[in-house]
Amino acid sequence: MARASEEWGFFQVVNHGVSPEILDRMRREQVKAFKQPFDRKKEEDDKFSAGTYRWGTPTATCLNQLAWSEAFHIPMTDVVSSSSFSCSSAIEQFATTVADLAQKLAGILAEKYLGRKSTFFQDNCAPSTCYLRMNRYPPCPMPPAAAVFGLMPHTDSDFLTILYQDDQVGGLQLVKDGKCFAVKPNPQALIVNIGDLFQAWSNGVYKSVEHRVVTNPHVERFSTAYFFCPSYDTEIESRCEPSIYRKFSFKEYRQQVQEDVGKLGRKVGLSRFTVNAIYS
Ligand SMILES: O=C(O)CCC(=O)C(=O)O
Ligand SMILES: [Fe+2]
Repeated sequence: MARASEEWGFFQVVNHGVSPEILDRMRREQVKAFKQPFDRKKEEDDKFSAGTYRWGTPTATCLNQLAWSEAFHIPMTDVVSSSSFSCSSAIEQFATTVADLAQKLAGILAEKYLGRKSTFFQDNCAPSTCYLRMNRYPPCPMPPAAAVFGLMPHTDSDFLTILYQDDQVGGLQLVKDGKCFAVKPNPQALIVNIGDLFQAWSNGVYKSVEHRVVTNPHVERFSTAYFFCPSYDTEIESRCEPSIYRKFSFKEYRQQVQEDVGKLGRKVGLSRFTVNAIYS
């Protein structure tokens, strides 16, 4: 796992402890949630923090900046404290089980990196500080020449992501050394990828690798991502000398990403936080 996180920033886990029943129930609930009329989906925003239901890319100024997908982006605090559809027991049960798995995986990777056990993730990442994102990628009628993505190339702004992708329809690709690699569906496996925060915390040892989703002209695709995140005031630092990144809080990181997306139309990410940052 540690080697894959260093070389690829991605790996798959089987025998992960999330039962097929939990995965099936969650996915059925997800399909149902997206089948609702558009207005009902928009209403979810009133129940949760604003921005829960998203479609396309609000900041896009041309077609090839538009993500051909819709999503419910749910802060787990809402799941813990609310009783609306998105917090149905199926989704809650999925989130709870995956939270345990994320904590376990982060602990193993931390221990491998530090050479000793660490309570950092138990101390700073609670289920309530994590996020769940349900994605739906409708069939896309655009010709390949239009270069429309289901999800634009990006890295995740968390410690790690656990992804339950569609067990039939592929589309996820990771980008390594300028080449694209398709992550084939495996119904038994969950996909894990390293996010920006783990890259900073491990001083660049574990890699937050760019990934994207390509469209499919004929069939829709679903995926569910669990983002393992710390509380806002958690300080991220590698405690390594020399350190590639300066110390920053998760709040600072989120705000910088939002500011860049607003001003530049894209996330700059970790390169903003290097000790000798080239961006001002
Ligand atoms: O749908 C997928 O396979 C990937 C989703 C993803 O990368 C994300 O939600 O950040
Ligand atoms: Fe992602």
